[in-house]
Amino acid sequence: MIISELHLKNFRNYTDLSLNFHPNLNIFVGQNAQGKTNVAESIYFLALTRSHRTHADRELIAWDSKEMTVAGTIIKKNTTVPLEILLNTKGRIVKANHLKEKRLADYIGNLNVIMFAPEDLAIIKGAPSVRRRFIDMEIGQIRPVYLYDLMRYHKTLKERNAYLKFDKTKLDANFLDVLDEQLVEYGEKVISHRQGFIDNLTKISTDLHDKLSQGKEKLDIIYACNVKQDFAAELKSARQKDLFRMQTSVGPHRDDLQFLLNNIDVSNFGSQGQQRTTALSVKLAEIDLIFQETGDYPVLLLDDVMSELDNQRQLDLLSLVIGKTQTFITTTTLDHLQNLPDKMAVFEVKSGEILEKNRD
Ligand SMILES: Nc1ncnc2c1ncn2[C@@H]1O[C@H](COP(=O)(O)OP(=O)(O)OP(=O)(O)O)[C@@H](O)[C@H]1O
Repeated sequence: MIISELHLKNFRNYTDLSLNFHPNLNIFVGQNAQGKTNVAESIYFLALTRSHRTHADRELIAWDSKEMTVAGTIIKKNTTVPLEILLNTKGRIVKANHLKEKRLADYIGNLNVIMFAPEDLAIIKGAPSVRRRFIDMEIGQIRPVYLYDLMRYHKTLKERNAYLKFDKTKLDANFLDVLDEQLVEYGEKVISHRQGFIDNLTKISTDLHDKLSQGKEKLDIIYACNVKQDFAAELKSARQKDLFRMQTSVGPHRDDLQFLLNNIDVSNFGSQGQQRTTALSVKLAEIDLIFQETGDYPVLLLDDVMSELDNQRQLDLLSLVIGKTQTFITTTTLDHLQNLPDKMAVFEVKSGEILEKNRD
């Protein structure tokens, strides 16, 4: 799939911007703080209705405005899909094919994106919540029903946690049983989606990592599921502890991922280079995974990452993606970019204005 057009109104430092993209490669070049990442972020936002770098939606609206719009045209399998998101202080309105979608789960998946950004290292080094967010965003793109199950799980979890804080003398054990049943029902679905996703991701990323490390490193991804075997039984035996601590101690909201290189935990013992290559293998694997699951390649956003890769890694990365996925690169200079294809467009970014420099 490709994104052919993008329109931004009051998105960060863009008052009114319209761009036509090249189907192969688009490079955004400019000095620091001009708005390069903002463009990549707007494409990510159009796909997932969330930013990759902030939870605070308000930050996305231009400082002197109360609302913003991101719109774009997606071309996939010879069909054209217009997408639009309007965001203001009351919330967001999302539209696909000019029709409002009530549920985000029905909207997400229209445009699939994979973003490579400096923040990716946090998937390896950061807190478990970063890895859960990564899993959730990625499965959500491929299987919208996952977002639905996840939302119901979190809603029930919130209710259960609130009930655990109630006056213990008035506690109704039967009511807690009902909440537990629901939590187990949705939780088991979440776990099964995650297990399937991680199994597939592991298969592809292990192969890729083998190539990227010239056969020197074997990458394994372990799903550290918080539920060991039987969610219902584990929840039951944790009940007294949960009542005492007033929060739910068992369930997929405590899941994590572990990355092993030659059986050694990369987060704790890997070098910075190994952590970076692991993140690269995992992200690259997602491209093929999305293709396997949806029959279409996602759009690739490489935000500020090329300068961190040596020539060989740049070559590996570009040779794996160019011609296969529509790619967007942001960079402060074209000088260090090696092995660029002939067919591409270059855009110059300066203080919230974008000028197309050349296109082949
Ligand atoms: N809500 C907003 N309203 C207006 N301007 C904003 C808003 N949010 C960020 N900006 C401006 O956007 C610019 C930053 O843009 P961006 O993060 O895209 O930089 P960049 O070109 O990618 O730079 P770098 O190379 O340093 O990553 C800054 O000038 C910042 O002041």
